[in-house]
Amino acid sequence: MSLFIGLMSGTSLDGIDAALVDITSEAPPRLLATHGEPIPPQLRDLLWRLCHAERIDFAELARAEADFSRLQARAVEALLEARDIPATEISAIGSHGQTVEHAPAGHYGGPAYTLQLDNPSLLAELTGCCVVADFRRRDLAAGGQAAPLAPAFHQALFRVPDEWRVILNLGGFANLTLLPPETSPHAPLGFDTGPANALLDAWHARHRGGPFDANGAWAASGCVDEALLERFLEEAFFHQPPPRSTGRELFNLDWLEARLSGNERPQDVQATLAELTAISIAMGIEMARERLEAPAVGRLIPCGGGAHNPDLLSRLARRLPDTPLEDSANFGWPADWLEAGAFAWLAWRRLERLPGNLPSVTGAAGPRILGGIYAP
Ligand SMILES: Nc1ncnc2c1ncn2[C@@H]1O[C@H](COP(=O)(O)OP(=O)(O)OP(=O)(O)O)[C@@H](O)[C@H]1O
Ligand SMILES: CC(=O)N[C@H]1[C@@H]2OC[C@@H](O2)[C@@H](O)[C@@H]1O[C@H](C)C(=O)O
Repeated sequence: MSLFIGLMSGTSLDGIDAALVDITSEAPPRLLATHGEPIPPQLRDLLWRLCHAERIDFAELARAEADFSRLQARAVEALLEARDIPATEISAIGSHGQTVEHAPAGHYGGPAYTLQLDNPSLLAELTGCCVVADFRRRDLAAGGQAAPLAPAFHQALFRVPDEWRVILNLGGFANLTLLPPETSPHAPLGFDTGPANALLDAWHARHRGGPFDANGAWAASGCVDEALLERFLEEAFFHQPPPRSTGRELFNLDWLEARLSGNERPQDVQATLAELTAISIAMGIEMARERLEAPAVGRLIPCGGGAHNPDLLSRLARRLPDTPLEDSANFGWPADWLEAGAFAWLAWRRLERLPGNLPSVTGAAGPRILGGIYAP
């Protein structure tokens, strides 16, 4: 057995996901244990502020980074304690860090950058484990988008000899991976399709409070506003060919409000946002299939928090009537743990000196070994 821990906290800022994974070159990665460490409200507010700050106070930045790393260490501790595993048995922790800004095309003509708040030195010190971190910037340096990175892991887990598959992450933003069968000469294609829970959560918080629209019940109570949907879909991002990735820098409440007439009922806006998520995913799948000249998709495997939203899934099923949906748990990977698993796997790739990116996905000049190593 060769044990790795993956740590991911996504754009929803809800918590740190920790996954203990057995990884060798002989078999697909096996999920052994999981732990979710909620981000306390104070830290969440601070991170949220940093994500939207026009000016950064370095002391505040350092505090956020240290608090975040301490919370990561607590997640690791809880995971190891539950399984009674000493830290010395962990080959490495893969730490994604907290994305505070993602601008792969630069802002206002400035240089391209992607910024993950992280203190891998402190995490190594606190846990006594080897830490691998800073996964995205090497891909960016090689001309790539630095995201999404999960498609290479999806390939390791889900690629089969005889079926075209789509793996769909429904996080704050949605990203898909189109996996050709092993017999195909094509490399996988993957990209962000647009907003998923980020706008649903924000609009729900504004009108109803609370972290999210449980089971999409509020969205289901509204009607899709076709004129508004059309205005949403005018956004150039939805029509941009891959490689492409996105985030809150584009899709935020300001973006939404700029498209409202002011006469909409709030629940209809929520329904329309959910429909936008479904339609932009369906458009993305069509775009990917055209590119790879793929036949019908044999199976779509949803993951991420949105996989728990029945309203979103039924909208997706209506937009993709010929594509069967299958629960990722049937493959040993429940929907909430794939992203953390991806960073455990990327840490393993780093130690093995194997590339972690897929140039066919990110658009980088070539395969690159991702991340830096912080010794225990
Ligand atoms: N039962 C549910 N009903 C509706 N939505 C849900 C449910 N459970 C989770 N979610 C949604 O999932 C979100 C969290 O998803 P997830 O943890 O995958 O996001 P993330 O990893 O932060 O995002 P990203 O992948 O973009 O970085 C919540 O904010 C919520 O919108
Ligand atoms: C820059 C960044 O943190 N991007 C995230 C985000 O969340 C979903 C989508 O946007 C994806 O591009 C990515 O995360 C996953 C783990 C990825 O890189 O595959």
